[in-house]
Amino acid sequence: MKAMIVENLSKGFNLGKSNEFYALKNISISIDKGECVLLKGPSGSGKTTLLTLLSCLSKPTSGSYTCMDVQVSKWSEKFLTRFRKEHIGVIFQHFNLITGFSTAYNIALPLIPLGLSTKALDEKVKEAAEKVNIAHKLDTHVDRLSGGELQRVAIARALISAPEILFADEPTAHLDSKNAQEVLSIFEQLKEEGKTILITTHDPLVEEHGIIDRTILMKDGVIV
Ligand SMILES: Nc1ncnc2c1ncn2[C@@H]1O[C@H](COP(=O)(O)OP(=O)(O)OP(=O)(O)O)[C@@H](O)[C@H]1O
Repeated sequence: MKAMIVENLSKGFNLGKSNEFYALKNISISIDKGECVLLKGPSGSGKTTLLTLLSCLSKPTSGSYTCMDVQVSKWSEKFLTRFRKEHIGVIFQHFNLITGFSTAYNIALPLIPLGLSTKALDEKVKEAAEKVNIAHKLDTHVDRLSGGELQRVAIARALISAPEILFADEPTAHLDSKNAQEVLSIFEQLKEEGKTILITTHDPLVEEHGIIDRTILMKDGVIV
């Protein structure tokens, strides 16, 4: 069973202008459900652009993208947002947490529009926080957390909607090796639960880790 099928996908910026640039050129890949794939390549090769498209945060200029058996590339932005909330968790390179707010609030964010009861929301936040060993800091403002703790909050926020697919952009980039190992153990557990995981990284620790099933290498917007 495929989680993602990408056919001839291209993404261009500044189309029709003198600085028109294609960050992705006719990419075709498929990723199985439950697979953990590493996306690797030099800076500027298009990894983040591809991850942004696959996580339905942007639309391709051309080509087709089928995610969880739905051809999402045909759909409107509004549908993509709903689809993303139901199926996809994204762990951003710079965490994208909201400073001045607690760990609990940051983890709860994706569910706030659903209008759950406080009790139901608290339970889900606690469950996600426990998975990544951050439940003891739920009342702490994120401004006071360490880099490793911030990364775990970002993972908990991505997990709270119980997504089938997780995208992580350089998840160990700001961590020392102990914290990086801890993050990789979390991914290992998520893989055992059957989640499909796509990670971009330059970190040899991730590349050499047993969870990686396959590496996709990119260069200048194409897969090599
Ligand atoms: N919004 C944009 N407008 C114009 N060009 C862009 C835009 N976003 C990305 N690019 C260009 O697309 C290319 C690929 O960028 P991308 O961020 O996907 O690379 P990357 O492989 O993730 O790099 P890094 O490892 O440094 O994060 C780069 O040349 C970048 O300048």
